[in-house]
Formats: sequence, structure tokens, C-alpha cells
Amino acid sequence: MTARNISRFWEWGRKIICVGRNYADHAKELKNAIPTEPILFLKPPSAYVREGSSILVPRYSNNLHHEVELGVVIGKGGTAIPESAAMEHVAGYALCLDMTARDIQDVCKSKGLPWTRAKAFNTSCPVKRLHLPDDFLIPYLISYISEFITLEEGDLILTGTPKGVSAVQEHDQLQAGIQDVVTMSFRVDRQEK
Ligand SMILES: O=C(O)/C=C/C(=O)CC(=O)C(=O)O
Ligand SMILES: [Mg+2]
Repeated sequence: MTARNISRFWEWGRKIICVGRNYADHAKELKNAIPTEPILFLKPPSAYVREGSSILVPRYSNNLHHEVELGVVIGKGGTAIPESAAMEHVAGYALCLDMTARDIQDVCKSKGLPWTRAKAFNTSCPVKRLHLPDDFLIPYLISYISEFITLEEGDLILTGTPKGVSAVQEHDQLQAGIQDVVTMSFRVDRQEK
């Protein structure tokens, strides 16, 4: 565990690495094939938003979805981390939303383009720190990712959404949580012209 206080890890400006189609039930709900290894994409630090600020619907989207995900906060950096040592690199956990402009993602997919405009826009990663026991299936993802992306202290890994994604609207108040553990709440506004 890191000696640094990670309760405000989003203020360090580190990268966010997201795993896609990690759960078969979500792949099925969007009628996607189940991948044989993790699909990865990135969000920039400008994607972070925390309670008290709004999630902004991008001007160019009319179908913004929420995805509720477990986030893993990296406490010690490394490259090519073996699974056996992976948990030594975890500083803690976060409840996260992977906000997704689904209409834009569909266009990107149909054209074979990256998902950046659909997934990496400002406020696309609402977060709240979360306290959990260290008994999740995290080592494989840390080891897989760190083979080709050096992990740094303060990085956040989003581990993928289970099924149950749906659209959100301007003026909605979103509540996300894990029963009896943590909840968070965000208002949704539209990005100004
Ligand atoms: O392939 C799709 O249509 C959608 C994939 C995702 O949005 C991947 C995720 O972000 C996820 O599984 O959490
Ligand atoms: Mg996701």
C-alpha cells in the first residue's frame, strides 16, 4: 500500500485505463461478441468529476448512457507486473461511472474508429472513493495492462460494466452504488453551446 493519501487521487491528474466487454452479460445486452482478451481504452484526467459537480451531456450526443464500474486505484507504479505481485500495486478502490455517448460509439464502431469522442469527453468519469476488502479478480487485469502501459501512482483502472446500462437525460439526478457500502449522486446537465 502507498503511504500517499489517495482519497483525492483524481486531483493528481493521472490517466484512466478502462476495460471493455469484461462481463459477458454486458457484451450480450449490446449484442457484441465476447472478447478473448480485455479490450482497453483510455480516458484523460479531464474526464474526472466528483459529487457536487454535474455530468455534462456532450453537445454532439443524444443518447448518453451510464455504466457503473468498480475502479482500482494504483498506489505503486510498474511495468510488466506479474499477477503474483499485482495486489502490491493497489492502493484502493473507487465507485465509477463510465459515461458513454452510445450514439457516437455506434458511429465509431461502424467506421472502425476509436471510441475517444464517445468515452473520453469532459466529465465522462464520475468517481467516489470506496473501501473494499482486497479479494477481487484484479491481478490478471493489472498484469495484462502493465505489459504495454506503464502504471503510475494515482492511475485508475475501470474494470468494465456488468449488464444494466441505460440512457440518462438532461436534468436527471443519477444515484449509483453498492448496497450497504457506498452511494454517489450526480446531476446531469447539457454541455453549453
Ligand atoms: O462494444 C460495445 O458496443 C460497447 C462496449 C463498451 O462500452 C465497453 C465498456 O465500456 C464496458 O464493457 O464497460
Ligand atoms: Mg465501461
